[in-house]
Amino acid sequence: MSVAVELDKTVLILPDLPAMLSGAADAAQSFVAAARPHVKARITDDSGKVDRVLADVEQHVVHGFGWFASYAEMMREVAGWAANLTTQGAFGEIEALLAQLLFAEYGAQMLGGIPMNQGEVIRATDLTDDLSALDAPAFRTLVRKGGTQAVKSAIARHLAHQRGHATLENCGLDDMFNMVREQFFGFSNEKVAPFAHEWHLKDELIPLPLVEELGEMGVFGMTIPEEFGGLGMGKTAMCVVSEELSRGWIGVGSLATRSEIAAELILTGGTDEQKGHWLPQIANASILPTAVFTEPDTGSDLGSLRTRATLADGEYRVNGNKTWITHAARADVMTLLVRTDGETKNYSGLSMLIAPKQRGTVEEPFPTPGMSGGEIEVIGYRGMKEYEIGFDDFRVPAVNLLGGVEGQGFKQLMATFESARIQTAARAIGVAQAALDIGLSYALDRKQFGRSIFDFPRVANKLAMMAAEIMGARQLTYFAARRKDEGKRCDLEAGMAKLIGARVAWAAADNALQIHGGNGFATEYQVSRLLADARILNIFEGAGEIQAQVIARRLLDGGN
Ligand SMILES: Cc1cc2nc3c(=O)[nH]c(=O)nc-3n(C[C@H](O)[C@H](O)[C@H](O)COP(=O)(O)OP(=O)(O)OC[C@H]3O[C@@H](n4cnc5c(N)ncnc54)[C@H](O)[C@@H]3O)c2cc1C
Repeated sequence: MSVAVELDKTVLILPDLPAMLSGAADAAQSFVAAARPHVKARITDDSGKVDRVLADVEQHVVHGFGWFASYAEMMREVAGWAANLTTQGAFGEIEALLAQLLFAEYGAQMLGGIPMNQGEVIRATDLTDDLSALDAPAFRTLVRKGGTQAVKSAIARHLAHQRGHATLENCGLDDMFNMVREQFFGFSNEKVAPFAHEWHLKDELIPLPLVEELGEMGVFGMTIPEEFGGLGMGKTAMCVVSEELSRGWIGVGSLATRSEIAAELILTGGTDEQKGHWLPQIANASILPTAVFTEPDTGSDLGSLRTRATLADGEYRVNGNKTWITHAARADVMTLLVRTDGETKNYSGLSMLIAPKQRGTVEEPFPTPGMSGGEIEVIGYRGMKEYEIGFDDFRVPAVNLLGGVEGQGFKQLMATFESARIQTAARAIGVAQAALDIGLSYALDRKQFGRSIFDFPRVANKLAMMAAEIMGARQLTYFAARRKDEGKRCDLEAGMAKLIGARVAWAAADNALQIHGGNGFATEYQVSRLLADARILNIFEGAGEIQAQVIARRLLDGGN
C-alpha cells in the first residue's frame, strides 16, 4: 500500500465548509481593515495625506499590506465560488478539498508571514499589533485542520484520476465558457503543446499558419465588439482562451496580448474614424500590433520616457530608443508611446501614436525607413522575439494620434491596464497548469525506491498545493474579468490577480522542476522551459513590486 493511501484515514472535509470559508474570508478582510489605519499612519504627513517619500521608506510594510489585501480578496472570491457551487449542488469533494487546503495554507501565511518572494516575508505584526481578527474560529479551524496530509493526499488522488481533463475543479463558469475551454484545450493539446518545446529550443518564431488559424478562430478579436468585426465575448472568455493557449505555450497564449492592448487603447481612447479603421483589421488578424512603451532608461517609471515626437507638416517625426518590444519585427502597427510636449518630464506630455510599419523578417527585422534595431536574446517567453528599436526621424501621420488630442497617452495607457493585467493573470494560470500537468505525469511515471515517486507525500503534496493555488488564482482572475465585463472598475482586483498569479506560476514551475530531479535541469525536458517562461510573469505588465505598490496605494489613498 502506498504511503499516500495509508495516511488517508482521517475525516477530510470540515463540517459546514462553505460557511467556514465565508467566515474565514470575512476574518481576513477584517484584519486588512484593522491594519489599514496603522499602515496609513506610518506614511501620512501632518495633514493626513500620503507622503510619497515616507511611502517609499516604508515599502516593505506598504507593499506587504498590498499582499495581505490580495490574499483576503482571493479568499473572498473562493468563498463566494464555494457558496455559488453549493447553491447549485455542485460543490463536490475536490472543490471542498482545494478550498480547504488553500485557506489552511494562505491563512497560516497570514498568521506567520506571507512570502512576497523567496527572501522577503511580510508578517502580520509588521502591519499592526492587533491580530484579533485572525482569531476568528473559522479562520483558526481552517488553518489548524484544513490542510492535513490526508487532505493533500486526497487531492493528489483526484489529480491522478482526472489526468487529461482541462480542469480539476468545477470552475463555476457557464456552459458557454466551458465549451470555449474544451475547444481551446483540444486545440492547444493538438497544435501547440507537442511542438512548443522544439520551437523554444530552436528559438523560432511561432509559425505564421498557426497565427493565421488563431486569427480565423477569432482569438485576436475576442473582446472587440461585434460592430467592429470582433466576437464581443468579453474578458472572461479571453481568460479561458489565454489560459488554455498558455498551457500549451506562453508564447502562443501571448500572441493576442498586443492585439488586446491595441484594441483597448483604440476602443477607450480612439476617435470614431480610428475605431472604424483599425479595429476590424485587428479583429481579423490581418494586422498584428506591437506595444512600444519601454525605453532603455525607462521601465517601471514610464511617465518619464524620452522618445520625442514633433509635429511638422501633418506628420510626427519620432526620435529615440525603445527596448524589450515583443513581436516587433513581425508586427504591422505599433501603439507607440512618445513625448509630444518637450517642455514636460512627466506623464502629462505623453501621447499615443498608432504607427504603421512594414512587416520585417528575422534577417531584416526593421525595413521601415526611420527604424532600426535588433533582437534581444532571452531565456524564455520565446516565439515572438524581443527587440530594441531605434527611431531616427521615423514618420507617423498626424491623424494617427490616438484620440486626436496630445497629452493623453499615459491616461489612455492606464485605461488598458485592467484588461492587460487580467489577461496576464490568465496566462500565469495557464503556465501554472502546464507545470502541474507535466509535474504530475513525471511523478506518476518515475520510479524510485521501488515505487512511483508520486506515492511519496513530499512529491504529491507539491502537486496538491499547485492545484489549490491554481484554483484560487483562477477565481480571483475570473472575478476581475467579470467586473470588467460588467463595466465596473477593477484595477485593484486585476492587479491582485496578476500579483498572485505570477507567484503561483513561478512556484508551480519551480516545484514541477524539483519533481523532475536532475532531468528537470536538462534543456531536453519541457519543464526547463516552463521555469524560464514562468519567470517573466513577475516582471512585465507591472513588476511584482510595482503591482504591490499600486494595490496598496489605491487602498491607502483617501479615506481614513
Ligand atoms: C520578455 C519581455 C517582454 C517585454 N515586452 C514588452 C513589450 O512588448 N513592450 C514594452 O513596452 N515593454 C515590454 N517589456 C518591458 C517590461 O514591461 C519592463 O521590463 C518592465 O516594465 C520593468 O521595467 P524595467 O525592466 O526597466 O525594470 P526597472 O523599472 O528598472 O525595475 C528593476 C527592478 O526594480 C524594481 N523597482 C523599480 N521601481 C521600483 C519602486 N518604485 N519600488 C520598488 N521597486 C522598484 C522593479 O520592480 C524591478 O524589480 C518586456 C520585458 C521583457 C523582459
